[in-house]
Amino acid sequence: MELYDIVVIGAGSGGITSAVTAVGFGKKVLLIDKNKPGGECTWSGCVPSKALIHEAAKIHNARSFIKDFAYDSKEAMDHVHNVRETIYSHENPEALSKLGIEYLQGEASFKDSHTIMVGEREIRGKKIIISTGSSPFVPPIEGLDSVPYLTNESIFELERLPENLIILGGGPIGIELAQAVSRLGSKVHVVEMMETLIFREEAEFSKAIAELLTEEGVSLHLGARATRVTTRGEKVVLAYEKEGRESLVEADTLLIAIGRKANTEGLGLVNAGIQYGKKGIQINAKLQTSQSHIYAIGDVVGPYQFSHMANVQGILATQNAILPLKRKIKYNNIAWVTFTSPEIARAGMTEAEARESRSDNIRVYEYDFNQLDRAMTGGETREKMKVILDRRGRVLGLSVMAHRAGEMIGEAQLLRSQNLNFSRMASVIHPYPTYSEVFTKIGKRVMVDNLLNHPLVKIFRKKNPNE
Ligand SMILES: Cc1cc2nc3c(=O)[nH]c(=O)nc-3n(C[C@H](O)[C@H](O)[C@H](O)COP(=O)(O)OP(=O)(O)OC[C@H]3O[C@@H](n4cnc5c(N)ncnc54)[C@H](O)[C@@H]3O)c2cc1C
Ligand SMILES: NC(=O)c1ccc[n+]([C@@H]2O[C@H](COP(=O)([O-])OP(=O)(O)OC[C@H]3O[C@@H](n4cnc5c(N)ncnc54)[C@H](O)[C@@H]3O)[C@@H](O)[C@H]2O)c1
Repeated sequence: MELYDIVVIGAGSGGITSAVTAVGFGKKVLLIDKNKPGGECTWSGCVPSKALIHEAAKIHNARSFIKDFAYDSKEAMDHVHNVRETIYSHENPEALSKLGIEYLQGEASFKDSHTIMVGEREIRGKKIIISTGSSPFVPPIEGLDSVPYLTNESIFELERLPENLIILGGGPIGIELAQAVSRLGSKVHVVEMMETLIFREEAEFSKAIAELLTEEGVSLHLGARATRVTTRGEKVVLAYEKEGRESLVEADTLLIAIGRKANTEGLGLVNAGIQYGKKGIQINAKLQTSQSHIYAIGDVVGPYQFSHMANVQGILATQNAILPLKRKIKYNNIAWVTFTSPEIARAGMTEAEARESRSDNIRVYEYDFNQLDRAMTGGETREKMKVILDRRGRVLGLSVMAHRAGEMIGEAQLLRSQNLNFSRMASVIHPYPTYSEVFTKIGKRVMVDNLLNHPLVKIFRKKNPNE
C-alpha cells in the first residue's frame, strides 16, 4: 500500500492546479487520470475551441477581401491539434514530474474513504481531492442512439470539418462553434429550445449575437424542441417542434451541445460514503464532501463550469486540506467570456438579475461603442457595455460585447474584487484610442451622478433650483 499526503483524482484544470498547490506546500502528491493530463480544457474544451476560433477569424477576414477564398478546413484542424500538443508539453507527465508531482495513468475508484484502487494498485491518501470533471449530456431523443453524432469530445478529433452541421444547443459551446465552423466554410444550423441564444446573458447581447450569426449565414431555429433523429441516405435529419408544428433540418452530422453531466460514475463514491446526486458531488462551502478529508472541485461539483473556476476551487480545496484554518468559497466575483466575435464578457449580475434581487434600487449605465473612436476605426456598430451599480456606485454587474471584451472584463473584476466605486474610473488614464476608454467615460457619468445624489447637494439644489 502506497501512502500520500494528497491524492488528486483527475488531471484537468482543477486537478493539476490542486497538485501544483500541494507540492508548493512540500506535500507528497499523487495525481491520477485515466487519460493524458490536461483534461477537457486542453483536449476537448477551451484550448481546441479557441484555436479553431482563431483560424476562423483569419479566414473570415480573408473572405472579406476575396469572397471565394479557397480553404481546406484540414489546415484549421491541424492548427487545433498543434496548439493542443504545445499546451500539453507544459503539463505532460515529464513536466509534472519536474514540478515534483507523481503522475499515475489509470481509472481511479474508491475502495473505502481512505483507499483508492487504480487497477491492482492500492493507494492511500491522507487527504483526497476529486476533480473528475463533466461529460456532454446526451438527451434521450428518439433515434439518437442509432445515428452517429459529434460532441465536444469528438469534434476536435476530426481531420476536416463536415460540409454542413446541425448544432443542438445554443449555449456557449453551441454558438462559439457555430460561428467558427460557419466561418471556416460549413453550412451550420443551430437548434435551440429557448427563444434566445446564450439565454443567461443580457437580453440585448443575446439578440445582437443572434442577428450577427444570421448575417454570417448561420441558420437559427429558436424556440425549437428536438423531437427525433433519423437518417436519409448519408444525411442526418433532426425533427423539431416549434409552436405545435414539426420541422426538419438535414446535414452531414449533428453536434450535441446542450449542457453537461457530472463525472461521478465508476468512482465508487458509495464505497467511500460520499454523497452525490444528479448535479454532481455534494460539497459544503469549504469544498469538503460528506467525508471531511475528501474535497471535490471543478465541473464535477459546479455551480460554475469554467476552467478558471476549477482553478480557484483547486487552490482553496488544497489549502483547506493542508492548513488548520479552512476558508469558504465565495462566488460573488465570478466572471466569464463567450468567445464569439465580438466576444461577450460578463462579471456579476445582469440587469434583470439585479432588479430581481434589489428591486429598482440600482443604477444602470450603457455605452454604445458606435460613439467610441476606437470602435469607429473598425466600423464596429453592435458593441456595447452595460454597467449595473448599487445606489452608491459600486459594481453589481458589468457586461460587455466587444472585440476585446475578454481583456476588458479584467478591469471590472479589479473594481469588484476591491469593492471600489465605479467613479474611481473617472480619473484613470486610458490611452487613446482604446476600447477601454469606455471605463473612463462611464466613470465620469457615475462621478457626476454620485455628486448629484449626495444629500448636501440635494438640499442645496432644492433650495436653489436654478443653480
Ligand atoms: C467546447 C468547450 C469550450 C470551453 N471553453 C471554455 C473557456 O473558454 N473558458 C473556460 O473557462 N471554460 C471553458 N470550458 C469549460 C472547461 O473546459 C471546464 O470547466 C474545465 O475543463 C473543468 O475542469 P475540471 O478539472 O473540473 O475537469 P476536466 O478538465 O474535465 O478534468 C477531469 C479529468 O478527470 C479524469 N477522470 C474522470 N474520471 C476519472 C477516474 N475515475 N479516474 C481517473 N481520472 C478520471 C478525466 O479523464 C479528465 O482528464 C469549455 C468547455 C467546452 C466543452
Ligand atoms: N467560453 C467559455 O467559457 C465556455 C465555452 C463553452 C462552454 N463553457 C462551459 O461549458 C458549459 C456547457 O456549455 P453548453 O453550451 O453545452 O451548455 P449550456 O447549458 O450553457 O447551454 C445549453 C443550451 O442548450 C439548450 N438546450 C437544452 N436542451 C435542449 C434540447 N433538447 N433541444 C434544444 N436545445 C436544448 C439550452 O436551452 C441551452 O441554451 C457552459 O455552461 C460553460 O460553463 C464555457
